[in-house]
Amino acid sequence: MKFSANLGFLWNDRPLPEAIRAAKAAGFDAVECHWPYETPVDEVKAAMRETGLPMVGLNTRRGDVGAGDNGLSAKPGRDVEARAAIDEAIAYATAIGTPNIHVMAGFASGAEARATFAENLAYACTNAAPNGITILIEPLNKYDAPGYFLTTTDQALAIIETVQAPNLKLMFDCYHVQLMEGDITRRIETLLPWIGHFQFASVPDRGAPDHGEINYAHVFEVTRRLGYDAPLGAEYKPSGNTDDTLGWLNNAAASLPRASVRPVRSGVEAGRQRRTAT
Ligand SMILES: O=C(O)C(=O)[C@@H](O)CO
Ligand SMILES: [Mg+2]
Repeated sequence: MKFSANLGFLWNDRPLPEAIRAAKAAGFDAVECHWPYETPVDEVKAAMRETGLPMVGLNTRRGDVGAGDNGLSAKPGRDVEARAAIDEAIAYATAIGTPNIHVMAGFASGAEARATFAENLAYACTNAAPNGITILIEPLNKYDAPGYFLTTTDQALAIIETVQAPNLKLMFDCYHVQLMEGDITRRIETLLPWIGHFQFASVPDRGAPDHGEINYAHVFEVTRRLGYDAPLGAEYKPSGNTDDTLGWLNNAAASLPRASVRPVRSGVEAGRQRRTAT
């Protein structure tokens, strides 16, 4: 089992290159981020090269956040900006070798929004495919993002069916799925062929995955049993210092088959020595 640190939330008090180094020191296998665009590509690449950690995902820009935007691609009349955000994400992802881009839908509803989203996703998939990039769509929950266009995995699957692009996949964020639909185990089993990336956090407080209503030891084991071997994305809001919230990571390492686990100690040092292999 491998884990990716989502640097939108973990170590987000540090510049992105420093956050990548912190994730390496803690024992993560990969990193992902939300919006890296203010950080020069060369600085991110240097940290990735130094640590050996891949950046497995990033998001398209949200638009005018001050004016309330949370993505653009399902918003009728905003296609020019939406496609500029998609182009920018593809260029950045290509430069640093990132395989997944989450195209953010935004606040919208209705048939016109759906058609707009499908068209912009088709554009994104066509332009991302030559660079080997997968486009992800992510249902968000109605409490954190009221009015967001995409809220359920059923809705996401229907859109994937409409667009018919082999590089369009579902971002299965267990936190959002639990809040909107539940039935996590069965959904993972059923939806696996369409899932491009997993994310997780405790429910309902979006903290470390060591408390709350989801038993993540079980969820991680489900993904492992199904043969999913890409990194699972830790996208939670640490209660304080990120390094102090990583007990779950060491516990996950400890539950792996003995032959693949190095001895673990507590804290950051344990994270550094966490594993030799998956
Ligand atoms: O909120 C989430 O969950 C995400 O994965 C973000 O990237 C989208 O806002
Ligand atoms: Mg997420």
